[in-house]
Amino acid sequence: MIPTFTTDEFTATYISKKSKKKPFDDNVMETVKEVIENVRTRGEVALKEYTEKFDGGIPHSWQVTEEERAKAWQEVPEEVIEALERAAKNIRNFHSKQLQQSRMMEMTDDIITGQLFRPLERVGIYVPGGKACYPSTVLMNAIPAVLAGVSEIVMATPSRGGGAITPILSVAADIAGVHTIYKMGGSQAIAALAYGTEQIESVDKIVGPGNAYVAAAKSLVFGDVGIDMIAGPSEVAIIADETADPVFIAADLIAQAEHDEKARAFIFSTSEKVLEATLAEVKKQCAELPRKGIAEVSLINESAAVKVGSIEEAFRLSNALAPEHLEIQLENALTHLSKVKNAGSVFIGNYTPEAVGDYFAGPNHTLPTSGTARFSSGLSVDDFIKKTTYVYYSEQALRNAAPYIETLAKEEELDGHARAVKVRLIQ
Ligand SMILES: NC(=O)c1ccc[n+]([C@@H]2O[C@H](COP(=O)([O-])OP(=O)(O)OC[C@H]3O[C@@H](n4cnc5c(N)ncnc54)[C@H](O)[C@@H]3O)[C@@H](O)[C@H]2O)c1
Ligand SMILES: N[C@H](CO)Cc1c[nH]c[nH+]1
Ligand SMILES: [Zn+2]
Repeated sequence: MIPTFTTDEFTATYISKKSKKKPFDDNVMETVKEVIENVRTRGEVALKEYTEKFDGGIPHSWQVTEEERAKAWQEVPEEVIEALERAAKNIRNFHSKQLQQSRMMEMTDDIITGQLFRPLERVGIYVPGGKACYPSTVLMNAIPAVLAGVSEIVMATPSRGGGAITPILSVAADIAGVHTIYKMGGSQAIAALAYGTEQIESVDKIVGPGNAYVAAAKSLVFGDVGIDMIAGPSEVAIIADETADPVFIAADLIAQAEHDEKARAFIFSTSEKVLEATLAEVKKQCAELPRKGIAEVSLINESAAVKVGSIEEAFRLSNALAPEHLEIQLENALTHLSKVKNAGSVFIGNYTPEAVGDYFAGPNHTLPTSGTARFSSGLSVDDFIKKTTYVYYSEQALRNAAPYIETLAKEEELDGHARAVKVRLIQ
């Protein structure tokens, strides 16, 4: 089911610049441009029109009420609440270590420089709700924002036909610390969060994954608000040697493939035997899955099995690919961690499936996709913090610095800059 590729074929198909796909096509962009412009200029009326058109009904009120949020707790089984709370504890613990204090870089009698760390004021979290329901995404996106000290965290998720949202999303929002939940989805929700409507106050930054419409909308509102990233389809790459278990590898490839028809699952192995057994195992395990339709499309069209000559070659391919998730299923797996240059998150050893990170271990599951791990990182507390620098110079410090500043200002032909120093030092 998964096609086999030589390393050259893999490079040409998935790594070369020419092979890069946009996360959305031109038709999606056209639709989304119109949605954004209409919601921006016509507010509430346009938000309602598009919600009716794309989600099949308008909710009675955008905001999930306190009563609805309380009722959701009665509807979610206790073991689900316990799993959410345990996951939240690990996510909180991991992200709390990312917090930094405002700091001074230099402090003498004459000069002080430093950085103020300040939380964003209003953040919007998008939680997908089209094909599936992701309470784990609520935790992953909201918990770092809460830890950063964001004053107002709102969440948007579509409700089918204008009805109630899935109760587990509401419970996850309570556990994570989300203040307000709006029943709205797709590009119209992103526009409403970015520009506000009569009933929805705009936010400073929008984070969270979504389908192509959501990704396109985030790319268009960027600049007017901050965004975390433009997420493409999910990916996993697995590096395996002869000590890896094909049953585990197959399960992990399928786990990623079941997200989306466009999800990508790659296996790079030094062992022909492991590769063959993995491919056979994928076929077998896929047949048992409820979401096998989605997984099969992704495994056939978007995935690859590659025989590599050495572990070094596997890491060269993986670093060039910069996968969202990388699994290292090698003997003494931990010792290979230093070979990783580009990857969103790494899962080490045969007993660390990506699913551990998706739900539970603590690191964030909102990660850079489509090779963007070459230059960006997964969601963290930093995404919700602004860093403002500050400077204090005494008169004497300015006197000492003046010749250098004036020289540089002259080179840039900015006499006003030079004068701003000079006028202070006339006497
Ligand atoms: N990277 C991650 O951390 C992560 C986590 C969870 C989900 N995901 C991804 O998020 C995506 C979720 O997608 P989804 O569709 O299930 O939910 P979604 O909420 O992102 O999208 C559903 C919305 O899309 C809009 N829409 C649908 N068809 C449209 C059309 N023809 N024109 C305009 N708007 C339209 C509707 O308003 C609908 O509410 C998946 O690709 C999934 O893999 C990623
Ligand atoms: N694997 C997804 C990110 O690529 C995250 C997720 C949510 N639920 C399950 N998995
Ligand atoms: Zn997943």
